[in-house]
Amino acid sequence: MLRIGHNQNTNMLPMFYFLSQGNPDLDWVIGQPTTHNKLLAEGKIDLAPISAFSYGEHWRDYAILPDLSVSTKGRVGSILLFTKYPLKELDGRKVALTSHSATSVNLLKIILKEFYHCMPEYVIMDAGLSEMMAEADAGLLIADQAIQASLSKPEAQIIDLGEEWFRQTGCPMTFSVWAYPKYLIHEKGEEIRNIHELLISGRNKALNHMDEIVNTCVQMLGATSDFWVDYFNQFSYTLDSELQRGLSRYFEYCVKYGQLEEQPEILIWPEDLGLRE
Ligand SMILES: C=C(O[C@@H]1C=C(C(=O)O)C=C[C@H]1O)C(=O)O
Repeated sequence: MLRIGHNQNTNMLPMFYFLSQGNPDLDWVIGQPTTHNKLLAEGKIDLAPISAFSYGEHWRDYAILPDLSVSTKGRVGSILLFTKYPLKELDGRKVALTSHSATSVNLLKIILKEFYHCMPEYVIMDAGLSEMMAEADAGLLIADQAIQASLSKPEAQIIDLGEEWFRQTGCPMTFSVWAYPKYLIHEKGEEIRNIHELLISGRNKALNHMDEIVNTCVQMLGATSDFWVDYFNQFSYTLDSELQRGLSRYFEYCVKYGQLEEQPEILIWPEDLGLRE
């Protein structure tokens, strides 16, 4: 049986909602993205929607499931920098970073360096918005923590990193990919194929039943149905060639600024014939 990372944030619901309901037998390991990044790297889980950045760190050992991701072309609504100052004035100031993210913290560093020539002092905090803003001049939150913070009508200015990335580069941004260790292709290829099919059919069903997911989100975090409809409209849960190009662009900047040692190749299986030996 495969041990699979389960991320319970609302942005992931279209991939998990029907899968977790219909398959109580799957071995779920609940956690935030950085927990799954670590567990996958340590071999303690077999498959998870990890941070795209973490794939970039381990690309020589990992493969990616086709046609699945968490991506946007522009605004995300849940990758948010709350800041007391305009971005160009953050140089030398203190910026708090959520401990739950790898993709977005590196995206923020890229955006501030490349487009605003800023080098703030970064501190990682396992905290909510008020604690971050008491300690720092800006704070980066992701997922439900970011949504809750934005709904609380904070005084800080809110910068959506997906929107900012798209404005600066014209590229979409892929925040998460489904990754697994490459050796599993040989050891558990059939199980990988099966879970991939389940994920695709679960996602497709969810995209046809978004009213159910929207109602779940209203119950989980409040806000209106319209808010959630608008939120989910931003996302693409596929991994087409345009999204892969956007991801490569992000990796190029990661290499440029030393966040990654080398440019990762995006290895996709079962689709990528090049991988078959
Ligand atoms: C869109 C989001 O993307 C998430 C951001 C991640 C990261 O920054 O490492 C990891 C998984 C994604 O689901 C979100 O959290 O709102």
